[in-house]
Amino acid sequence: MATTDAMQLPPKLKTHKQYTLVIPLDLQRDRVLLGYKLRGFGQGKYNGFGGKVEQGESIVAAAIRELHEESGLLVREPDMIQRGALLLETVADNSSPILEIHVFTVDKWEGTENATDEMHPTWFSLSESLTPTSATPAPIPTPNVISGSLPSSFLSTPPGTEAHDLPLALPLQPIPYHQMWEESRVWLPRLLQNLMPPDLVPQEQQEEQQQKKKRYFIHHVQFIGGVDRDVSSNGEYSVWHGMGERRLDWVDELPVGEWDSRRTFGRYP
Ligand SMILES: Nc1[nH]c(=O)nc2c1ncn2[C@H]1C[C@H](O)[C@@H](COP(=O)(O)OP(=O)(O)OP(=O)(O)O)O1
Repeated sequence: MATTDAMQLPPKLKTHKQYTLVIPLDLQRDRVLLGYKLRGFGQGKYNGFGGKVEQGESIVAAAIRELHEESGLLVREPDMIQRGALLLETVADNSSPILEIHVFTVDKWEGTENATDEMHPTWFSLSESLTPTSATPAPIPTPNVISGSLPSSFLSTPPGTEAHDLPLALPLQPIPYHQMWEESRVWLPRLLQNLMPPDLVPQEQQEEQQQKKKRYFIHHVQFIGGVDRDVSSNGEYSVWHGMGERRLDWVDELPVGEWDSRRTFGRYP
């Protein structure tokens, strides 16, 4: 389907499928935890921790459950901070639901990060990740090398030791945006910039940061081809590959629930 045709599709009602995505932040040590997905949806990518909201479950309860299942970290409900939502829509057909992904950050938890057979947690530098630059690719963990000779950022915490008690052997890498879902390169650096003291935000982004005093972001993206492929040239990523119309807004209230089956494309605040 040509791009221009996709843009001219009339508004349509679609069902929504709810997911969660949690990003643990260790502000004191300037680091952010992502997981490398070893199996299932998103296999081979780094991402926050999350999954489907089950029937009868609240969004925040699902976020806590998925974070615990995939990383071992346990967070109390009052410590969950919702930051925004992604609305991901394929225009390849009229029947696929819009993925409504609720994004949280946490900075307090119990337990230490553990690899599971689904996700391999890895710390990245927070302040080095405020813009999506082409970094050295992050190592790719596989289930059979998890306990092998991996870089120190992959080593699991010795039993009885809290992760924050350990010295950091190597400087942490920036987030490997090119090894994440494509649209993460847009919303995630902006979210992180919003959380940082202004003097750490790159000069060119400071004005934008000043304008974003709203509480939540909504990132609505249409995927035209549905293909997520990395395109890089001269160190620049083509962030829009596979994406169609997209919009990132900062809002004071997330219209949770109201979206479900009733929102038409392009009409949310
Ligand atoms: N384009 C995208 N951008 C993004 O940032 N996160 C995405 C994404 N598409 C999916 N995700 C996230 C949402 C959610 O956290 C995860 C997908 O969840 P899963 O399918 O793994 O759910 P479950 O863990 O419930 O599934 P099962 O493994 O079948 O139990 O990937």
